[in-house]
Amino acid sequence: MSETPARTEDILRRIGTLIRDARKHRGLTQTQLADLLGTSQSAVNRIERGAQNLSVDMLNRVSEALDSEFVTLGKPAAVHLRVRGGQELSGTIDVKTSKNAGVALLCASLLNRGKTTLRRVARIEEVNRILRVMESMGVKYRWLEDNDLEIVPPAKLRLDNIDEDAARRTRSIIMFLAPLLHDFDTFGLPYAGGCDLGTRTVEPHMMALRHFGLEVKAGAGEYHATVTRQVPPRPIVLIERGDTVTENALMAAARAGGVTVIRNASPNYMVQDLCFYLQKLGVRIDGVGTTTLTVHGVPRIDRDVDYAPSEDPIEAMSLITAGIVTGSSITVARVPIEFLEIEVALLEEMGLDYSRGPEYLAANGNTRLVDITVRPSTLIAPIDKVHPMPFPGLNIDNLPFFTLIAAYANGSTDIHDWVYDNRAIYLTDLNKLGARITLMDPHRLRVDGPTHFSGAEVICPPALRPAVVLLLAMLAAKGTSVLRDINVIHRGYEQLAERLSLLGASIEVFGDA
Ligand SMILES: CC(=O)N[C@H]1[C@@H](OP(=O)(O)OP(=O)(O)OC[C@H]2O[C@@H](n3ccc(=O)[nH]c3=O)[C@H](O)[C@@H]2O)O[C@H](CO)[C@@H](O)[C@@H]1O
Ligand SMILES: C=C(OP(=O)(O)O)C(=O)O
Repeated sequence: MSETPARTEDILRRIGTLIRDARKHRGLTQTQLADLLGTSQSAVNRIERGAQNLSVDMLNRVSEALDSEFVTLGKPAAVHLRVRGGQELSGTIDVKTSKNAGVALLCASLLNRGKTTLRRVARIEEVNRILRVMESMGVKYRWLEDNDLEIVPPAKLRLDNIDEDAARRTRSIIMFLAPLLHDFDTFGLPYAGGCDLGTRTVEPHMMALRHFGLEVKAGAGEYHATVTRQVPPRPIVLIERGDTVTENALMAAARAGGVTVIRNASPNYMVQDLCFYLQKLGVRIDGVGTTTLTVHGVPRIDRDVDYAPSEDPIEAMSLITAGIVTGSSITVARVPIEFLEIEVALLEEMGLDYSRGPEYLAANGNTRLVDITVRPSTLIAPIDKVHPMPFPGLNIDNLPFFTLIAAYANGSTDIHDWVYDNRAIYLTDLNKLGARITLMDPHRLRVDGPTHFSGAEVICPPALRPAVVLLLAMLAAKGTSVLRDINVIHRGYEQLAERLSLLGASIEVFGDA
């Protein structure tokens, strides 16, 4: 069927806006994108305004240049879920190890010439993407029993054949900068990608690593780095207390030939796991779990080490939420409570009936775990707004789960996501299932509960946590729902649908016929 001219114009304008956003997300100017496409800046300008007819060939080239899911034509086969909601869940489910420690540890293994064995690594797409990039750099890896992962780096990493497709699908590639600065005087690295949560700056990384002599220029879809190695002459102060920027600074300091002090460091869970791993590599780090880290660098590291990252507080929150919104009694085992203290305290204030068992240590020997049993509860909206903070605040990645819990609770809740430009917007998809969520502005939501969720068909937004929140709402919904194209969930969760089914959820995984 041919489109009417007005409809075509509208589509071109929408595609143009998507292209402009994706270009800015990659930090490219119109001229740089034009160079990549072999066209002129004025043509890119017209495309972005929707004033240029687009051939399939041009669309394909733009997709490749920007690696944008929005305009990619040949996507991997889509997987969908059919959820029969309203089932009560029961039983016990174990929390798996975290995505965010997993990716940090993979990057950090590049600091070591010896063999790294990581225990019970989450078998998720984000890990696979980093592994694919590492393999293309000459790293050998193999999965052992129980998701243990053995990593053996080559004598010298190779950068001539890097898997750009895998690299551009993850933001964590940015954490290759620090390991590489120790071994190369100049190098190129593809731009970081990942979920579409709006603009996410890489400037704090550049500022932190400049202290170690790394200069990075962005161009043609790649970072171009030059290195004049140095030990920071004075304490370095991070301008943001970000998790991956702290990890990059730690990895740069770990092999600097002297002592580095990092201030305004994130003390969050994945940073702590990275510190414990680096300590096993022989790097002394004082102040783990605080915002000032003192790192005694070791210029060459060649040790066979074994490390077991801790459990994922975000997965723990996801599973607790599943119990709450389905009105079920379930036990979530191996909850890293020290990284979920505020979340649990807030739920308690909202009226959650729950109990926690005695504390025990994670396999890393440091992180405190508990088993939490949630029981059916009548929840009341909190009086004050719910907002995240860098650790030890309410975790930024747990805020989406509070949006769903607020929709389940009685009363009106304000949710303030000051962090991400896009994530709150995706959460309004819950309205398709009957929630009453008002977007006050891109960072603030008003949620009016309680909600009697009802089944609907929804396409996964291009963001991990909002996608999972939709799945959990579908478990609570009366009737049957379909969640389309769930690949984004595989980026951060291992077999989530299958594991929820073991608790009694009715979820069918299906593909396109
Ligand atoms: C692989 C990994 O570990 N990913 C986590 C990490 O990403 P990552 O460390 O990459 O997070 P970013 O650096 O992108 O920070 C997220 C956003 O918060 C802003 N910001 C952050 C800290 C701060 O003190 N001030 C500030 O404004 C940043 O500008 C950015 O817009 O931290 C995020 C925030 O906890 C989490 O959502 C991600 O799951
Ligand atoms: C935003 C997230 O992670 P990443 O930094 O991998 O995009 C997340 O885990 O929700």
